[in-house]
Amino acid sequence: MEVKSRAPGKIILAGEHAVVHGSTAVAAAIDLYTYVTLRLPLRSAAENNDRLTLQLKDLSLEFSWSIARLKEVIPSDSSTSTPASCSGEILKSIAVLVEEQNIPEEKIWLSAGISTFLWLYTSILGFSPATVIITTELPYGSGLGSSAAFCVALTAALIASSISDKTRGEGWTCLDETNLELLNKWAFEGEKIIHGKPSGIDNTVSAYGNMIKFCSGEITRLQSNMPLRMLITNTKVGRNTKALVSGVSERTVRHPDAMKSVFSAVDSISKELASIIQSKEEIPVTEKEESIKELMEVNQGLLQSMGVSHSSIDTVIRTTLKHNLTSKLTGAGGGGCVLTLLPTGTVVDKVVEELESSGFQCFTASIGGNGAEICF
Ligand SMILES: Nc1ncnc2c1ncn2[C@@H]1O[C@H](COP(=O)(O)OP(=O)(O)O)[C@@H](O)[C@H]1O
Ligand SMILES: C[C@@](O)(CCOP(=O)(O)O)CC(=O)O
Ligand SMILES: [Mg+2]
Repeated sequence: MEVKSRAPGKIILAGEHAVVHGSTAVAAAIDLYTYVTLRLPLRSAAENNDRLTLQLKDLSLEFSWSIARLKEVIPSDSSTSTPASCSGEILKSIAVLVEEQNIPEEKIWLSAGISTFLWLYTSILGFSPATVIITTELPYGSGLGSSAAFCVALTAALIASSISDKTRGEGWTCLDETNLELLNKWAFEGEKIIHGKPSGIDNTVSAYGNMIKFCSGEITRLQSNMPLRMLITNTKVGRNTKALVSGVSERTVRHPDAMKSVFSAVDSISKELASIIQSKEEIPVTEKEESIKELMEVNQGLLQSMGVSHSSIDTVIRTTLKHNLTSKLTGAGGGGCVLTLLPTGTVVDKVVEELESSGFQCFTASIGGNGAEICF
């Protein structure tokens, strides 16, 4: 039996980091996906191939565990129909299984992803032998939500494998609301392993798609009433969301009052941004774009004050400003990707040329597309 799934990456238009501390944020799905193929052998064949294999196709890596070894290390009662957090104890046991795979040193950042894979797989499907093939169009660890797309796409395939009504040949289809909610909860548990303390915005926008306003787990789907074009620039500076998120938390412990004001300002920015995007009033687009530009500028200043910007991000901001364009980091920062608002009529050639001559990589992505989908 074979099931395929895909889940999109995202951009955060406003509110990253502050959203972890209860502020509002606005995010949109982009048309870059992580794809999962799940192959479950027939029961008779399963007896001869008693292994769980994970292939990361675009990295040319394969990891494989015998089912007996998984049973030896992971408690059998960890499989459950309700999403649950991976305890520190189980995570330690899973880490042993990951270590045994001898991940190449330069790819050691994959460990958290592979631990997450083992937790989600064994929790949802138990100890069934299978081959799981994953490919992604998203850059890893760059602020475009590769971790969430990975958790969402993987969970979508695992849940889809137990759907009894498998209509084949229909192409990509959405999951029903109940399964979508279940999927989002599991993906959040996966994100916890990778991020430490995620807000849940990344897995939610990857699962549901479109554009959302998100605050303390509450989701509002946004209907954009204006064209919104963003240039995405990847600084290619590697960073790790978990470390950046915990850095902001540490700063908050040291300066609770000051940081409370920062988070409150971000909350206002995200709410105002959401209302501009949705506004049905007869305001000229140029005026809306000017407001968004200013809000992005203020948001970037606040991200700077949280300590999550980077000199490479500053370079992108300075370069785009020369072309009268405004930018802010997106995702966890510390390098990674930067968003530049492209007001109606902007020609990007010159700015892209200048950014790419500094070694950055630029692309535009379609904003607000579908969320998780499955295919039989
Ligand atoms: N396709 C994938 N396969 C395995 N692990 C993945 C995959 N995509 C993401 N990950 C995990 O997520 C981590 C990156 O997540 P993170 O630091 O949150 O950055 P982002 O979500 O912005 O890409 C990687 O280091 C890896 O552990
Ligand atoms: C920094 C944060 O707001 C977004 C992280 O996004 P990413 O993993 O950098 O794509 C963290 C979160 O909301 O969980
Ligand atoms: Mg992430």
